[in-house]
Amino acid sequence: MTDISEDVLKQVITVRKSDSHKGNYGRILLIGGSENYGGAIIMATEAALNAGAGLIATATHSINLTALHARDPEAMYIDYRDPKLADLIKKMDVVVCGPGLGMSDFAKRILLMLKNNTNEKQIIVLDASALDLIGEDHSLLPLNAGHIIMTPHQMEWQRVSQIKIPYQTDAANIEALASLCPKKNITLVLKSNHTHVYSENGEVMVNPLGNPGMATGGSGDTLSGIIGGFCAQFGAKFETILAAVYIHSLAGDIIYQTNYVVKPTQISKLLPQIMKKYSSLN
Ligand SMILES: NC(=O)C1=CN([C@@H]2O[C@H](COP(=O)(O)OP(=O)(O)OC[C@H]3O[C@@H](n4cnc5c(N)ncnc54)[C@H](OP(=O)(O)O)[C@@H]3O)[C@@H](O)[C@H]2O)[C@@H](O)CC1
Ligand SMILES: Nc1ncnc2c1ncn2[C@@H]1O[C@H](COP(=O)(O)OP(=O)(O)O)[C@@H](O)[C@H]1O
Ligand SMILES: [Mg+2]
Repeated sequence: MTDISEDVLKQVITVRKSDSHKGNYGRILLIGGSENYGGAIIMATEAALNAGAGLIATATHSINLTALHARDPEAMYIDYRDPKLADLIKKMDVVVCGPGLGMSDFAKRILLMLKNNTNEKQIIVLDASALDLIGEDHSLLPLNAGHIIMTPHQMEWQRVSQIKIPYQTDAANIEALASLCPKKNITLVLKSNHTHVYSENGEVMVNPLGNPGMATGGSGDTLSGIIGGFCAQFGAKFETILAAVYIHSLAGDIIYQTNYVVKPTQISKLLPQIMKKYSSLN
């Protein structure tokens, strides 16, 4: 078990090439935000945008459209009830599914649609309600994806793995991960005050940063968007995921120096500045 170090940011975040275009930085779709949880998918979208994803689409309940575009007009929108969502999923490099999705039968159908339209080139980030639905039915895991990243907090991981919170040791978590995903194309980001990240090969890295100011609804939704945005640009290497976890808490710590509470949207706002700094250090 080793701490994630600052070096991973220098390694992962590179200077952009002059002759690049938005297609070079990945197409990402974020799915979630039922009637009462629109904020979750908007925060995830804003995080993916500020983390640098090239093209962003958000599939959510239509009630969230005005709020989404008022905050982030850069994101395209599709009603998550639109049957064309299946085709859109197929075109994406990265799909983040779950923030604010809820636990309805409709949400279950969305996960099934995701599973049925995912291919081996794609990276799927599963968070929040998506994980709770998978906890109820493991067959909803999109195992044909190129890479799956699960980002549960401890209770969500308990629901998925059946390992109760006090018994979530590294050894137990690695065993549960292998049995969930025998192809081993999976990374587990187990969130807590010191998030542990588990690679497909059983490597464990611990996030040394973060603070209790981040204990605010939406911090995890923001992390899922950052992970998605980083994977869209830099690929789903283990280091990319570590860099996303690290920068989320680094931003949180910078804000916490002068603020009692860290609003998740402030984390997103700070990302481009931090990324600029580290891009010139590699
Ligand atoms: N603005 C919005 O739209 C927002 C929408 N959101 C959306 O809401 C949906 C439900 O997600 P959720 O995370 O709020 O609820 P749930 O999964 O029941 O977890 C809470 C339970 O777990 C327990 N717990 C134990 N350890 C824990 C730990 N380390 N970290 C956290 N919890 C821990 C905790 O224990 P207790 O509080 O009793 O100590 C409690 O019993 C989901 O779709 C999400 O995206 C939110 O993102 C907020 C902003
Ligand atoms: N006390 C804390 N110290 C460090 N990080 C924290 C603390 N509390 C919460 N966080 C971070 O905030 C995020 C919370 O995720 P989650 O519970 O999924 O939030 P939400 O679903 O409300 O968006 C995680 O990344 C976690 O590591
Ligand atoms: Mg969450």
